[in-house]
Amino acid sequence: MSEQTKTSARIAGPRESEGGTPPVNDSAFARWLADRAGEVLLQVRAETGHSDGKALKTAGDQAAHELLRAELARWRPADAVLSEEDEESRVAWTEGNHPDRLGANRVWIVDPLDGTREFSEEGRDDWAVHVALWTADSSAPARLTAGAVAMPARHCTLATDHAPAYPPMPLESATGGAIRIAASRTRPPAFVTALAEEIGAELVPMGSAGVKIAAVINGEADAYVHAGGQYEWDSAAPVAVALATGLHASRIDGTPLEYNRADPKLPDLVVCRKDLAPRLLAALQRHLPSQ
Ligand SMILES: Nc1ncnc2c1ncn2[C@@H]1O[C@H](COP(=O)(O)O)[C@@H](OP(=O)(O)O)[C@H]1O
Ligand SMILES: [Mg+2]
Repeated sequence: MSEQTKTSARIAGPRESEGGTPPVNDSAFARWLADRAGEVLLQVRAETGHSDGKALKTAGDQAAHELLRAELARWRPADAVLSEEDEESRVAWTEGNHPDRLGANRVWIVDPLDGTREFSEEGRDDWAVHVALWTADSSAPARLTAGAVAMPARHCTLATDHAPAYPPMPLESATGGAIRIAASRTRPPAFVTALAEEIGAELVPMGSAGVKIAAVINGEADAYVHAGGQYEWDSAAPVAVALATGLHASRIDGTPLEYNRADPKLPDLVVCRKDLAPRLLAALQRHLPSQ
């Protein structure tokens, strides 16, 4: 197992949590935080069991959310947070509604449990914790500056503190076989089957946006294509790692992915190796859902 794929147990063990001091560096902090929430989720899964899937989803969402909220308030008190589980931060900007994050320079965009459905299904390991940092300052355009995707059931965390190496071409596509496109198990975009047929690709269904982007980063898939609905927290952390790795990440029409927007909806994206991007974007252009 390579250095970047180990969990950060070496940085902070589960029992260090109460009094341990997390790393000062934001990327290392993101990894530390995602791993802490991952430990909590493994514990919830073990203690709650799978007999009531809905109860397990709720318990997991809540426990991971509580941990992220408390640790961000403790260690990054001046920063704003956009979280799937924090209704106040999620609301879109409206006349009477101005979430703190919209005036902030540093915003943590977190998904306490991505792939909630898979978390509740016994034996599945395709679920993740996402922790990303978005920053805006006068020296550079607003962007994702740190990110961590913990995949606790795989004992694997990818983060920007040790950005993974640029992925190799999967053996299948490197030897002239089909391109592998990771897509949602339960809500794949309507056009993705036709797109795959057109470019001779094979669809690889799996849960969690973070896990699918990790599959591209690890060279297990050539691309991840999604459309039809998603939010900033579903992609911010894995996109931060993918970009740090040198991969292509954009909306399916090729425009940049933008975060900490007034409306946190970010309904589509494509992540792939740079060599594949022109071909995939050209094919996507022919399949774009009508606006
Ligand atoms: N059409 C859609 N509308 C809203 N969210 C969607 C969506 N399709 C996928 N997502 C969200 O994107 C994440 C990955 O989905 P999938 O596993 O199907 O690929 C999940 O996040 P959560 O598990 O955090 O809710 C899921 O809810
Ligand atoms: Mg999610």
